[in-house]
Amino acid sequence: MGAVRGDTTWPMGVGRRVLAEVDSTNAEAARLAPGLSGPEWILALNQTAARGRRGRVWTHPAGNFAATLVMRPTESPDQVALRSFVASLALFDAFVAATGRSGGLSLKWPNDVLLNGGKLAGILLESAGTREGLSYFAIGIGVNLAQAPGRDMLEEGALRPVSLLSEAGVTVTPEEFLDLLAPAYARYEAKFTTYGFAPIRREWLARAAKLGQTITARTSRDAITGIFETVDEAGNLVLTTPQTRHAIPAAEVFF
Ligand SMILES: O=C(O)CCCC[C@@H]1SC[C@@H]2NC(=O)N[C@@H]21
Repeated sequence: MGAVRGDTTWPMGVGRRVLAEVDSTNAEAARLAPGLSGPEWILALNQTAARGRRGRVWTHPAGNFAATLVMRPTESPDQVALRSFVASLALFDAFVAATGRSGGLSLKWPNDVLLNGGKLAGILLESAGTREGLSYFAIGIGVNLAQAPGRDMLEEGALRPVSLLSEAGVTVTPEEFLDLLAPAYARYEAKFTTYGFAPIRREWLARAAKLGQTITARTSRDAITGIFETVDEAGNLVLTTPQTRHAIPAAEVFF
């Protein structure tokens, strides 16, 4: 890693497990969850069956970052899910610490991190439980540190994948990146548990890609093209069209 380093103090009470290989760190999180006494980061140097959002395959070339933060939160599932914004902000800070600059970085709703307009990192949230409470919650994070996967598997209209190395010229190992990300996550987690979603939402919006511009949200039912107004207090994407204001809980966004 270059000369710039952020806070690498490992957060108290948080576990750290490094695996040479696993099928998927999210799958491992589900297996480990019942025996956990506190939150834990699971980092894998290789994954043989990594998964992406919406049932897609996630490719994991050598040198890229793949980790899952697994926890057993007690809040309502809706509240727990807002941690995807917490994780996005932590990723943003970890990239700033690794590269020494924030220029070119932005956050794409719901939880991608972009660098120079390309996709640098993605987040996959998984959980088990009921509406009353979750038995576990997993935040799976994939970062193209060293290599951007090929474009052959990409959905039409998807952003081009980019890597930290190609765009910023910075070499960071997965272990070094985890040591930046875990403290950053802990800082935002403390803010979230102390002050709620409001400051997280504000900080996320300050880094949002395409805010105030026209975007398209593709849901399981239809596609809505409108002005990206904001993200509301529940984490919904708010789009306005000449007819309506849409608050969208889940969608794929296209620019
Ligand atoms: O589709 C996306 O953008 C989300 C990708 C998430 C990939 C990460 S890699 C670590 C963790 N384990 C998995 O199987 N998936 C997530």
